[in-house]
Amino acid sequence: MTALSINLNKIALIRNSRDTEYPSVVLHAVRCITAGAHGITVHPRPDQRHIRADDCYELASLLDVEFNIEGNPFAPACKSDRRYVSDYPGFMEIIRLTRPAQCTLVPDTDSQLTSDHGFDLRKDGDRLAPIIAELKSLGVRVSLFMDPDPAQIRLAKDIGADRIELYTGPYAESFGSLHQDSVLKQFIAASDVAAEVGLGLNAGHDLNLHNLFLFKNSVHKLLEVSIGHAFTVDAIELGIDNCIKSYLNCLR
Ligand SMILES: CC(=O)[C@@H](O)[C@H](O)COP(=O)(O)O
Ligand SMILES: NCC(=O)COP(=O)(O)O
Repeated sequence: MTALSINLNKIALIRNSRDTEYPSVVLHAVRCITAGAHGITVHPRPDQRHIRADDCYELASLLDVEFNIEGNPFAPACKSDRRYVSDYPGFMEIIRLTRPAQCTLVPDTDSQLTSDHGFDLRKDGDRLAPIIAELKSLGVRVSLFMDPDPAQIRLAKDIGADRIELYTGPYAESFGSLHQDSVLKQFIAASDVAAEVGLGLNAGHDLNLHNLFLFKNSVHKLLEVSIGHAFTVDAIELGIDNCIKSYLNCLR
């Protein structure tokens, strides 16, 4: 079965809109896990717009399920602009301090609205290789956020990644359109290359209750999906328990 990892970014975004601890990111994680989620994902960005370094430290000390921390490994330290909120120590320092089960490296710049592309390993492969080596020496599984480009996926294997996470934004955008099948074919081909070279396959971004079942049942051996934005919105209407069950049903 494909593991469902719930991304907590949007809960943190709501929390950060007031000087308060409500909603609690940790309590939301516990509710999702109790309802059946297999893992938790967070994406601490340097501006700490949603997930903060403090959230990562707290979750790392409490979680007894797979913890996946996503981010740009080159993201530098950044001062906090909020009282009682720790500074952002740099992405790699967060990983060194928390040692999550998995780290998903994402090529986001600090000012991006959201993640919207995978790595170009022809450009970044040489400087990623030692980072991947350090993460693996810390016992952290390494996944790279990638577009469905077979040549790039082969490079991911060459520089030591354990898995790739296919950036599914373009698939979600095409879903229900005339382009759906041709776009999905690109992801299927990419999943076949990942399997061929021995990379585990994860996927994420804009997956939802409408597009998840087809994607999961089309690509080759999908190990994990991480879902946050659509899940958070759906949970407002369905409630967390029913929402987790609905997403798990799409993964059976
Ligand atoms: C890498 C990815 O697609 C998502 O995990 C990312 O965390 C989305 O970031 P925002 O929640 O900041 O849009
Ligand atoms: N890696 C994808 C993720 O964690 C959540 O993406 P989204 O569901 O918020 O688009």
